Amino acid sequence: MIITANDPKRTSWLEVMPNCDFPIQNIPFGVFITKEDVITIGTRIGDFAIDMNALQQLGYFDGIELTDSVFLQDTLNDFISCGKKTWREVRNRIAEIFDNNTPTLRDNEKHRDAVIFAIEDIEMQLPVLIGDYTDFYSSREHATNVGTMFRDPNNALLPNWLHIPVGYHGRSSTIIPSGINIKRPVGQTLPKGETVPVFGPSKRVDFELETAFITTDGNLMGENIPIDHAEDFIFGMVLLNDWSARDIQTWEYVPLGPFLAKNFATSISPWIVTLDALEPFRTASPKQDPTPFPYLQQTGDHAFDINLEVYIQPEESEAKLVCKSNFKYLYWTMSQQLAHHTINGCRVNSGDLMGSGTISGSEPSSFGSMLELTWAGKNPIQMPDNTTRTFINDNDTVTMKGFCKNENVRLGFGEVTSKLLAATVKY
Ligand SMILES: O=C(O)/C=C/C(=O)CC(=O)CC(=O)O
Ligand SMILES: [Ca+2]
Ligand SMILES: [Mg+2]
Repeated sequence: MIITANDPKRTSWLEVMPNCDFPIQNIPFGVFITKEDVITIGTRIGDFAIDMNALQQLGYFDGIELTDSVFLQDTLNDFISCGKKTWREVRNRIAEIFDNNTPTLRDNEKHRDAVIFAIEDIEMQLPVLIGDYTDFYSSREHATNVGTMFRDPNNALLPNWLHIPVGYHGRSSTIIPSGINIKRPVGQTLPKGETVPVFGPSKRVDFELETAFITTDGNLMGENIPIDHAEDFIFGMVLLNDWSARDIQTWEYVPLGPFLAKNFATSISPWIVTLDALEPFRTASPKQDPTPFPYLQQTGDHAFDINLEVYIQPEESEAKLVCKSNFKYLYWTMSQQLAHHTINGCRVNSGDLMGSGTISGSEPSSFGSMLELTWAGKNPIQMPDNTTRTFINDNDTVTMKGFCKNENVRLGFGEVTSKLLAATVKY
Protein backbone atom coordinates (compact mmCIF):
# COMPACT_ATOMS: atom_id res chain seq x y z
CA MET A 1 0.00 0.00 0.00
CA ILE A 2 1.32 3.41 -1.01
CA ILE A 3 1.96 5.90 1.79
CA THR A 4 -0.17 8.64 0.22
CA ALA A 5 0.09 10.59 3.50
CA ASN A 6 3.70 11.39 2.57
CA ASP A 7 2.84 13.36 -0.58
CA PRO A 8 5.17 16.36 -0.24
CA LYS A 9 2.90 18.58 -2.35
CA ARG A 10 -0.14 18.21 -0.10
CA THR A 11 -1.18 21.21 2.01
CA SER A 12 -3.81 21.32 4.72
CA TRP A 13 -6.78 23.60 5.34
CA LEU A 14 -5.44 23.82 8.90
CA GLU A 15 -2.78 26.51 9.20
CA VAL A 16 0.78 25.22 9.52
CA MET A 17 3.50 27.80 10.29
CA PRO A 18 6.83 27.52 8.43
CA ASN A 19 9.34 25.38 10.35
CA CYS A 20 6.55 23.68 12.29
CA ASP A 21 7.36 20.05 13.18
CA PHE A 22 3.81 18.97 12.38
CA PRO A 23 2.93 19.59 8.71
CA ILE A 24 0.27 17.36 7.12
CA GLN A 25 3.11 15.02 6.05
CA ASN A 26 3.83 14.09 9.70
CA ILE A 27 0.55 12.87 11.27
CA PRO A 28 2.02 11.51 14.50
CA PHE A 29 -0.02 9.70 17.14
CA GLY A 30 -0.46 10.61 20.79
CA VAL A 31 -2.88 10.71 23.70
CA PHE A 32 -4.30 13.95 25.04
CA ILE A 33 -6.74 15.20 27.63
CA THR A 34 -9.10 18.10 26.93
CA LYS A 35 -10.24 20.87 29.30
CA GLU A 36 -13.46 18.87 29.71
CA ASP A 37 -11.34 15.98 31.03
CA VAL A 38 -11.94 13.82 27.96
CA ILE A 39 -8.98 11.58 27.25
CA THR A 40 -8.55 10.46 23.66
CA ILE A 41 -6.13 9.28 21.04
CA GLY A 42 -5.23 11.97 18.58
CA THR A 43 -2.94 13.44 16.01
CA ARG A 44 -1.56 16.88 15.35
CA ILE A 45 -1.41 19.24 12.38
CA GLY A 46 0.21 22.64 12.93
CA ASP A 47 -0.86 23.89 16.34
CA PHE A 48 -4.05 21.85 16.36
CA ALA A 49 -4.72 18.58 18.17
CA ILE A 50 -7.20 16.31 16.42
CA ASP A 51 -9.48 13.97 18.37
CA MET A 52 -9.36 10.67 16.46
CA ASN A 53 -12.16 9.13 18.50
CA ALA A 54 -14.43 12.00 17.49
CA LEU A 55 -13.37 11.50 13.85
CA GLN A 56 -14.26 7.82 14.08
CA GLN A 57 -17.64 8.42 15.77
CA LEU A 58 -18.52 10.90 13.01
CA GLY A 59 -17.79 8.26 10.36
CA TYR A 60 -14.54 9.68 8.98
CA PHE A 61 -12.74 6.31 9.28
CA ASP A 62 -15.57 4.29 7.68
CA GLY A 63 -14.22 1.54 5.44
CA ILE A 64 -11.13 0.98 7.60
CA GLU A 65 -11.32 -2.16 9.71
CA LEU A 66 -11.23 -0.82 13.28
CA THR A 67 -13.00 -1.78 16.49
CA ASP A 68 -15.52 0.78 17.79
CA SER A 69 -13.55 2.11 20.73
CA VAL A 70 -9.99 1.76 19.44
CA PHE A 71 -9.41 5.53 19.78
CA LEU A 72 -11.50 6.06 22.93
CA GLN A 73 -8.55 4.90 25.01
CA ASP A 74 -5.95 6.38 27.27
CA THR A 75 -3.13 4.51 25.53
CA LEU A 76 -2.25 3.65 21.93
CA ASN A 77 -1.50 -0.03 22.72
CA ASP A 78 -4.65 -1.48 21.09
CA PHE A 79 -4.24 0.64 17.97
CA ILE A 80 -0.58 -0.37 17.77
CA SER A 81 -1.67 -4.04 17.96
CA CYS A 82 -3.75 -3.52 14.79
CA GLY A 83 -0.52 -3.63 12.79
CA LYS A 84 1.24 -1.70 10.09
CA LYS A 85 -1.44 -1.98 7.39
CA THR A 86 -4.00 -0.31 9.68
CA TRP A 87 -1.56 2.40 10.89
CA ARG A 88 -0.92 3.24 7.25
CA GLU A 89 -4.60 3.26 6.26
CA VAL A 90 -5.48 5.57 9.16
CA ARG A 91 -2.60 7.94 8.43
CA ASN A 92 -3.49 8.06 4.74
CA ARG A 93 -7.13 8.78 5.63
CA ILE A 94 -6.21 11.62 8.01
CA ALA A 95 -4.09 13.20 5.26
CA GLU A 96 -7.09 13.01 2.93
CA ILE A 97 -9.55 14.49 5.48
CA PHE A 98 -7.30 17.49 6.18
CA ASP A 99 -6.15 18.01 2.58
CA ASN A 100 -6.83 21.53 1.40
CA ASN A 101 -9.05 20.16 -1.36
CA THR A 102 -11.27 17.95 0.80
CA PRO A 103 -14.36 19.94 1.88
CA THR A 104 -16.13 17.32 4.07
CA LEU A 105 -14.79 18.31 7.48
CA ARG A 106 -13.36 21.62 6.33
CA ASP A 107 -16.84 22.98 5.59
CA ASN A 108 -18.69 21.37 8.51
CA GLU A 109 -18.39 23.69 11.51
CA LYS A 110 -20.20 21.37 13.92
CA HIS A 111 -17.86 18.49 13.12
CA ARG A 112 -14.81 20.75 13.29
CA ASP A 113 -15.82 21.90 16.79
CA ALA A 114 -16.03 18.27 17.92
CA VAL A 115 -12.72 17.21 16.40
CA ILE A 116 -10.20 20.08 16.52
CA PHE A 117 -8.58 21.62 19.61
CA ALA A 118 -6.03 24.39 19.94
CA ILE A 119 -2.79 22.83 21.18
CA GLU A 120 -2.74 25.14 24.22
CA ASP A 121 -6.15 23.80 25.29
CA ILE A 122 -5.06 20.18 25.63
CA GLU A 123 -2.50 18.35 27.75
CA MET A 124 -0.39 15.53 26.37
CA GLN A 125 -0.21 12.22 28.24
CA LEU A 126 2.18 9.28 27.97
CA PRO A 127 1.20 7.82 24.57
CA VAL A 128 1.51 4.14 25.49
CA LEU A 129 1.34 1.86 28.49
CA ILE A 130 4.99 0.81 28.50
CA GLY A 131 5.25 -2.76 29.74
CA ASP A 132 8.97 -3.10 29.23
CA TYR A 133 11.73 -0.60 28.62
CA THR A 134 15.13 -1.50 27.18
CA ASP A 135 18.00 0.92 26.66
CA PHE A 136 20.66 0.15 24.07
CA TYR A 137 24.21 1.51 23.87
CA SER A 138 24.58 1.80 20.11
CA SER A 139 26.66 4.91 19.48
CA ARG A 140 30.25 3.96 18.84
CA GLU A 141 31.40 7.51 19.66
CA HIS A 142 29.52 7.53 22.96
CA ALA A 143 30.80 4.08 23.97
CA THR A 144 34.34 5.13 23.02
CA ASN A 145 34.13 8.40 24.96
CA VAL A 146 32.79 6.76 28.12
CA GLY A 147 35.26 3.88 27.82
CA THR A 148 38.10 6.38 27.47
CA MET A 149 37.04 8.31 30.57
CA PHE A 150 35.94 5.47 32.84
CA ARG A 151 38.15 2.58 31.70
CA ASP A 152 41.12 2.29 29.36
CA PRO A 153 41.74 4.92 26.65
CA ASN A 154 43.73 2.31 24.71
CA ASN A 155 40.88 -0.22 24.77
CA ALA A 156 37.97 2.15 25.01
CA LEU A 157 35.46 -0.14 23.27
CA LEU A 158 34.82 -3.33 25.23
CA PRO A 159 35.50 -6.53 23.23
CA ASN A 160 31.81 -7.39 22.77
CA TRP A 161 30.77 -3.97 21.46
CA LEU A 162 31.34 -4.46 17.71
CA HIS A 163 29.58 -7.85 17.80
CA ILE A 164 26.51 -7.24 19.97
CA PRO A 165 24.04 -4.34 20.11
CA VAL A 166 24.66 -4.06 23.87
CA GLY A 167 21.69 -3.05 26.03
CA TYR A 168 20.21 -3.30 29.51
CA HIS A 169 16.69 -3.67 30.85
CA GLY A 170 15.43 -0.39 32.24
CA ARG A 171 12.38 0.38 34.31
CA SER A 172 9.10 1.69 32.92
CA SER A 173 7.47 2.99 36.14
CA THR A 174 9.32 6.30 35.97
CA ILE A 175 8.99 7.06 32.25
CA ILE A 176 7.25 10.43 32.02
CA PRO A 177 6.01 12.65 29.21
CA SER A 178 7.60 15.98 28.33
CA GLY A 179 6.74 18.80 30.72
CA ILE A 180 6.84 16.80 33.96
CA ASN A 181 9.59 18.04 36.29
CA ILE A 182 11.86 15.64 38.14
CA LYS A 183 13.78 15.64 41.42
CA ARG A 184 17.48 15.21 41.97
CA PRO A 185 18.01 11.64 43.19
CA VAL A 186 19.86 10.77 46.39
CA GLY A 187 22.03 7.71 46.69
CA GLN A 188 25.40 6.21 47.47
CA THR A 189 28.50 7.54 45.77
CA LEU A 190 32.23 7.01 46.19
CA PRO A 191 34.07 10.34 46.38
CA LYS A 192 37.27 10.53 44.37
CA GLY A 193 40.23 9.03 46.22
CA GLU A 194 38.02 7.52 48.97
CA THR A 195 37.43 3.87 49.74
CA VAL A 196 34.20 4.29 51.70
CA PRO A 197 31.00 5.55 50.06
CA VAL A 198 28.97 8.55 51.20
CA PHE A 199 25.23 9.10 50.99
CA GLY A 200 23.42 12.20 49.73
CA PRO A 201 22.03 14.00 46.69
CA SER A 202 23.76 13.13 43.41
CA LYS A 203 26.28 15.81 42.39
CA ARG A 204 26.44 14.63 38.78
CA VAL A 205 22.97 14.54 37.28
CA ASP A 206 23.26 14.28 33.51
CA PHE A 207 21.05 14.02 30.45
CA GLU A 208 21.46 11.44 27.70
CA LEU A 209 20.28 12.43 24.24
CA GLU A 210 18.42 9.45 22.82
CA THR A 211 15.55 8.46 20.60
CA ALA A 212 13.38 5.42 21.27
CA PHE A 213 11.15 3.20 19.19
CA ILE A 214 7.83 1.67 20.20
CA THR A 215 7.06 -1.91 19.22
CA THR A 216 3.97 -3.84 18.27
CA ASP A 217 3.41 -7.43 19.35
CA GLY A 218 3.41 -10.55 17.23
CA ASN A 219 6.36 -12.74 18.14
CA LEU A 220 5.46 -15.43 20.64
CA MET A 221 7.79 -16.39 23.47
CA GLY A 222 10.42 -18.69 21.97
CA GLU A 223 10.18 -16.99 18.55
CA ASN A 224 12.47 -14.31 17.17
CA ILE A 225 11.77 -11.34 14.91
CA PRO A 226 13.94 -11.84 11.80
CA ILE A 227 15.88 -8.76 10.87
CA ASP A 228 14.14 -8.40 7.50
CA HIS A 229 10.75 -8.05 9.27
CA ALA A 230 11.97 -5.98 12.20
CA GLU A 231 10.75 -2.64 10.84
CA ASP A 232 7.20 -4.02 10.57
CA PHE A 233 7.27 -4.36 14.36
CA ILE A 234 8.23 -0.71 14.89
CA PHE A 235 5.26 1.64 15.23
CA GLY A 236 7.27 4.83 15.49
CA MET A 237 9.80 6.91 17.37
CA VAL A 238 10.01 9.51 20.14
CA LEU A 239 12.80 11.61 21.69
CA LEU A 240 14.11 10.29 25.00
CA ASN A 241 16.14 11.84 27.80
CA ASP A 242 17.70 9.04 29.83
CA TRP A 243 18.38 11.07 32.98
CA SER A 244 21.51 9.62 34.59
CA ALA A 245 23.20 10.22 37.97
CA ARG A 246 26.83 9.66 37.02
CA ASP A 247 28.26 9.48 40.54
CA ILE A 248 25.66 6.93 41.65
CA GLN A 249 26.24 5.04 38.40
CA THR A 250 30.01 4.63 38.71
CA TRP A 251 29.69 3.23 42.25
CA GLU A 252 26.74 0.88 41.68
CA TYR A 253 26.90 -0.50 38.16
CA VAL A 254 29.66 -3.09 38.35
CA PRO A 255 29.10 -5.88 37.39
CA LEU A 256 25.33 -5.98 36.75
CA GLY A 257 24.79 -2.67 34.96
CA PRO A 258 22.76 0.52 35.54
CA PHE A 259 20.27 0.38 38.41
CA LEU A 260 19.24 3.36 40.57
CA ALA A 261 21.41 5.80 38.59
CA LYS A 262 19.04 5.61 35.64
CA ASN A 263 15.62 4.54 36.88
CA PHE A 264 14.61 7.72 38.75
CA ALA A 265 13.31 9.41 35.57
CA THR A 266 13.22 8.92 31.81
CA SER A 267 11.47 11.64 29.80
CA ILE A 268 9.93 11.10 26.36
CA SER A 269 8.34 13.38 23.77
CA PRO A 270 4.58 12.77 23.58
CA TRP A 271 3.93 12.48 19.81
CA ILE A 272 4.99 9.19 18.21
CA VAL A 273 6.30 9.87 14.71
CA THR A 274 5.65 6.79 12.57
CA LEU A 275 8.38 5.04 10.58
CA ASP A 276 6.15 5.70 7.55
CA ALA A 277 6.47 9.47 8.12
CA LEU A 278 10.24 9.12 8.47
CA GLU A 279 10.53 7.13 5.22
CA PRO A 280 11.66 10.11 3.05
CA PHE A 281 14.57 10.61 5.46
CA ARG A 282 15.89 7.05 5.32
CA THR A 283 19.67 7.00 4.95
CA ALA A 284 22.72 4.79 5.38
CA SER A 285 24.19 3.97 8.78
CA PRO A 286 27.95 3.66 9.41
CA LYS A 287 29.70 0.74 7.72
CA GLN A 288 30.07 -2.21 10.08
CA ASP A 289 33.40 -3.92 10.47
CA PRO A 290 33.62 -6.76 11.47
CA THR A 291 30.61 -8.07 9.56
CA PRO A 292 28.01 -9.02 12.15
CA PHE A 293 26.49 -12.51 12.46
CA PRO A 294 23.88 -13.35 9.78
CA TYR A 295 20.95 -12.71 12.16
CA LEU A 296 22.14 -9.07 12.31
CA GLN A 297 22.84 -8.62 8.60
CA GLN A 298 20.56 -6.52 6.41
CA THR A 299 20.61 -4.88 3.01
CA GLY A 300 19.50 -1.35 2.18
CA ASP A 301 19.43 1.75 4.35
CA HIS A 302 18.14 1.48 7.89
CA ALA A 303 19.04 4.76 9.53
CA PHE A 304 17.08 8.04 9.38
CA ASP A 305 18.46 11.55 9.00
CA ILE A 306 17.08 13.12 12.19
CA ASN A 307 18.74 16.31 13.47
CA LEU A 308 18.91 16.36 17.25
CA GLU A 309 19.53 19.27 19.61
CA VAL A 310 19.87 19.69 23.37
CA TYR A 311 19.31 22.96 25.25
CA ILE A 312 19.97 23.81 28.90
CA GLN A 313 18.06 26.72 30.38
CA PRO A 314 19.09 27.97 33.82
CA GLU A 315 16.27 29.49 35.92
CA GLU A 316 15.56 33.11 34.80
CA SER A 317 17.94 32.87 31.83
CA GLU A 318 18.02 32.21 28.12
CA ALA A 319 18.47 28.64 26.97
CA LYS A 320 21.84 27.51 25.63
CA LEU A 321 22.23 25.05 22.76
CA VAL A 322 24.81 22.58 24.11
CA CYS A 323 24.65 19.71 21.60
CA LYS A 324 23.83 19.10 17.93
CA SER A 325 23.79 15.45 16.89
CA ASN A 326 22.03 13.15 14.42
CA PHE A 327 20.27 9.80 14.72
CA LYS A 328 22.12 8.54 11.62
CA TYR A 329 25.42 8.44 13.54
CA LEU A 330 24.32 5.31 15.43
CA TYR A 331 26.36 2.19 14.60
CA TRP A 332 23.62 -0.36 15.32
CA THR A 333 20.23 0.19 13.64
CA MET A 334 16.78 -0.22 15.21
CA SER A 335 16.19 -3.40 13.16
CA GLN A 336 19.45 -4.87 14.44
CA GLN A 337 18.52 -3.93 18.00
CA LEU A 338 15.12 -5.62 17.68
CA ALA A 339 16.47 -8.71 15.88
CA HIS A 340 19.08 -9.07 18.60
CA HIS A 341 16.60 -8.44 21.43
CA THR A 342 14.39 -11.33 20.27
CA ILE A 343 17.00 -13.79 18.96
CA ASN A 344 16.82 -15.76 22.23
CA GLY A 345 13.02 -15.99 22.02
CA CYS A 346 12.31 -12.91 24.14
CA ARG A 347 8.79 -11.70 23.44
CA VAL A 348 8.08 -8.03 22.77
CA ASN A 349 4.66 -6.53 23.42
CA SER A 350 2.65 -3.68 22.00
CA GLY A 351 3.95 -0.50 23.63
CA ASP A 352 7.41 -1.69 24.62
CA LEU A 353 9.97 1.12 24.49
CA MET A 354 13.50 0.62 23.15
CA GLY A 355 15.97 3.45 23.78
CA SER A 356 18.66 3.97 21.14
CA GLY A 357 21.44 4.69 23.60
CA THR A 358 23.11 8.07 23.86
CA ILE A 359 23.58 9.55 20.39
CA SER A 360 27.00 11.16 20.05
CA GLY A 361 28.78 12.05 16.83
CA SER A 362 32.48 12.50 16.22
CA GLU A 363 32.56 16.30 16.77
CA PRO A 364 32.78 17.38 20.44
CA SER A 365 29.74 19.63 19.84
CA SER A 366 27.73 16.51 18.96
CA PHE A 367 28.37 14.63 22.21
CA GLY A 368 25.06 13.53 23.70
CA SER A 369 25.69 13.94 27.45
CA MET A 370 27.30 16.43 29.82
CA LEU A 371 29.72 13.66 30.85
CA GLU A 372 31.16 13.80 27.33
CA LEU A 373 30.60 17.52 26.57
CA THR A 374 32.51 18.60 29.69
CA TRP A 375 34.78 15.55 29.63
CA ALA A 376 33.77 14.36 33.11
CA GLY A 377 33.58 17.92 34.41
CA LYS A 378 37.02 19.07 33.23
CA ASN A 379 35.71 21.57 30.67
CA PRO A 380 32.74 23.48 32.10
CA ILE A 381 30.20 24.99 29.70
CA GLN A 382 29.47 28.73 29.86
CA MET A 383 25.79 29.61 30.27
CA PRO A 384 24.06 32.78 28.98
CA ASP A 385 23.72 34.07 32.57
CA ASN A 386 27.52 33.80 33.05
CA THR A 387 27.29 30.76 35.29
CA THR A 388 28.99 27.53 34.21
CA ARG A 389 27.85 23.93 34.12
CA THR A 390 29.69 20.64 34.46
CA PHE A 391 26.48 18.69 35.06
CA ILE A 392 22.83 19.77 35.50
CA ASN A 393 22.05 22.23 38.34
CA ASP A 394 18.86 22.43 40.37
CA ASN A 395 16.16 24.36 38.47
CA ASP A 396 17.82 23.88 35.07
CA THR A 397 15.47 22.89 32.27
CA VAL A 398 16.79 20.38 29.73
CA THR A 399 15.07 20.38 26.33
CA MET A 400 15.70 18.04 23.41
CA LYS A 401 14.42 18.67 19.89
CA GLY A 402 14.44 16.50 16.79
CA PHE A 403 13.53 17.23 13.18
CA CYS A 404 14.05 15.98 9.61
CA LYS A 405 14.39 18.25 6.64
CA ASN A 406 14.79 17.80 2.89
CA GLU A 407 14.12 20.08 -0.08
CA ASN A 408 10.36 19.35 0.14
CA VAL A 409 9.37 18.80 3.73
CA ARG A 410 10.38 19.51 7.30
CA LEU A 411 8.81 17.42 10.02
CA GLY A 412 9.79 16.64 13.57
CA PHE A 413 9.13 15.36 17.03
CA GLY A 414 8.45 18.62 18.85
CA GLU A 415 10.39 18.44 22.09
CA VAL A 416 10.99 16.65 25.33
CA THR A 417 11.55 19.10 28.16
CA SER A 418 11.87 18.71 31.92
CA LYS A 419 13.18 20.75 34.83
CA LEU A 420 15.45 19.26 37.49
CA LEU A 421 14.24 20.26 40.95
CA ALA A 422 16.23 19.99 44.19
CA ALA A 423 16.30 16.69 46.05
CA THR A 424 13.51 16.26 48.57
CA VAL A 425 14.02 12.68 49.73
CA LYS A 426 14.81 12.71 53.47
CA TYR A 427 18.12 11.06 54.33
O1 LIG B 1 29.97 2.90 29.17
C1 LIG B 1 29.54 3.05 30.31
O2 LIG B 1 30.19 2.70 31.28
C2 LIG B 1 28.25 3.69 30.57
C3 LIG B 1 27.42 4.05 29.61
C4 LIG B 1 26.17 4.71 29.87
O3 LIG B 1 25.86 5.24 30.93
C5 LIG B 1 25.26 4.85 28.72
C6 LIG B 1 23.95 4.12 28.73
O4 LIG B 1 23.01 4.27 29.53
C7 LIG B 1 23.67 3.51 27.44
C8 LIG B 1 23.56 4.59 26.42
O5 LIG B 1 22.76 5.51 26.64
O6 LIG B 1 24.25 4.54 25.40
CA1 LIG C 1 21.08 5.61 28.15
MG1 LIG D 1 16.51 6.63 32.54
